[in-house]
Amino acid sequence: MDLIFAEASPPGRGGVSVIRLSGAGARAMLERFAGRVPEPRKAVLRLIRDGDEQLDQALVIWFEAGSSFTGEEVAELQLHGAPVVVRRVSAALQAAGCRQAEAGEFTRRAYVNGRMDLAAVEGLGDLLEAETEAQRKLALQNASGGLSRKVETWRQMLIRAGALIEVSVDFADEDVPDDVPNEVFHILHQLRSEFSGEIDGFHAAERLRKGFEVAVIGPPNAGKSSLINRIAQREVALVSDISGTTRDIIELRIDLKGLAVTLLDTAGLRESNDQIEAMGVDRARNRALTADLRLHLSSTGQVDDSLWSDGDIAVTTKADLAAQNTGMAISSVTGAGINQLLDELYERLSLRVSGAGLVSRQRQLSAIRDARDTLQQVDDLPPEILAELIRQTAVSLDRLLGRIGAEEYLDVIFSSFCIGK
Ligand SMILES: Nc1nc2c(ncn2[C@@H]2O[C@H](COP(=O)(O)OP(=O)(O)OP(=O)(O)O)[C@@H](O)[C@H]2O)c(=O)[nH]1
Ligand SMILES: [K+]
Ligand SMILES: [Mg+2]
Repeated sequence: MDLIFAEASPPGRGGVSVIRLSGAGARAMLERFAGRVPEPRKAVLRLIRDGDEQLDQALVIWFEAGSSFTGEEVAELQLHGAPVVVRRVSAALQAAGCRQAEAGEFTRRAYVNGRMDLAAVEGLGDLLEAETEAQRKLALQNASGGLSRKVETWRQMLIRAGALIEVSVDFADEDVPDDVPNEVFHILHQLRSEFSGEIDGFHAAERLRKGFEVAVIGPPNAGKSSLINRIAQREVALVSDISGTTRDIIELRIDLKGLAVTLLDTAGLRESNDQIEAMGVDRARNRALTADLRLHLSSTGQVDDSLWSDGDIAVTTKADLAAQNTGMAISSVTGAGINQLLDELYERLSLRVSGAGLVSRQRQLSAIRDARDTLQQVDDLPPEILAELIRQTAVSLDRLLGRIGAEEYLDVIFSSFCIGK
């Protein structure tokens, strides 16, 4: 593959800017600009020159083909972190025949060269986008091969089951039914239950990865927007004493003790002759129904039963105006009760991620579901059929890791990466 380069650090001013090169010819390019090629994986300080002109002084690292991120020859230049330096060095590399990499192209090469499977690539993509602790942990597990190792264990179990069947078949006498060893059924049952476990943990893992949606709902003037602003500590939404101030849904993304949560400010729920307000109320209802949890706000403690679900929280607002308060009461003016509300919300959401597995994408889920369905009914089946089911299960696992059937996902996955990764 041709020689590509890109700035691997974020564009802009900083301590260091990293330019990475990958592909056949990276070694020659390094020699040309930095002189003698250092020992692999040893950072050395070199002058970067373009002919007679000195471009920068940089730490240079050399990785041999087969032991780099992409699997190809890779060179890294840690330049002084000024955009003008990066521009100058990039121009020199381009003039020397290197091509500017596309988004995700380094990772794509790592995948194509078998350095990473698709599950690890997806984990890496999630890691680069992670905003909270819970997202970082899940993503890092997958980026560092957590799901891949699990699948490898499953594959070994399938191989063993297949081998046990093979030795049990008596090819000499085709009329006598062969006994399939019990261990085969034992392995297949265990696999099925492990697949089911991952499927059961999908919803939680997906929530960890994408975050939760929590709708703040209630009648007009309940104080919904005021709560959102108080949590955001800035004026995210308009607040006024006019009923029907909020129309569109306003999203506020927060890090709730490590959980990614999007709070939705919504239009006050009421019948309205104002066409625009009515559209807002429709949106509010629809989003409230699809949200993971609802905070039902009102100054009287009333809730809208048609939107109530288990796990929702009823919140009495404007506690500063009431003589006494019961239940979950908050004031967006004084801040009273808001930390308790967020603690309660965290408790409820964290319960829902407790069983999270490693499978956190629809693509992965569909593959593992197929694997589980293939092994749904294995008891009393003859060896030839069992052998075929084992083969099909292995195919589903290959799909899970992107060893086959990945083509349609590749462009989507890699285009979401940044340039330089
Ligand atoms: N005293 C007091 N007033 C509050 C409190 N929260 C909100 N308000 C007032 O109540 C009025 C309505 O507040 P909003 O936050 O706009 O209410 P909302 O539920 O978003 O209203 P809509 O968007 O119209 O549905 C405003 O005048 C706020 O200043 C509170 O905790 N205490
Ligand atoms: K209002
Ligand atoms: Mg509002």
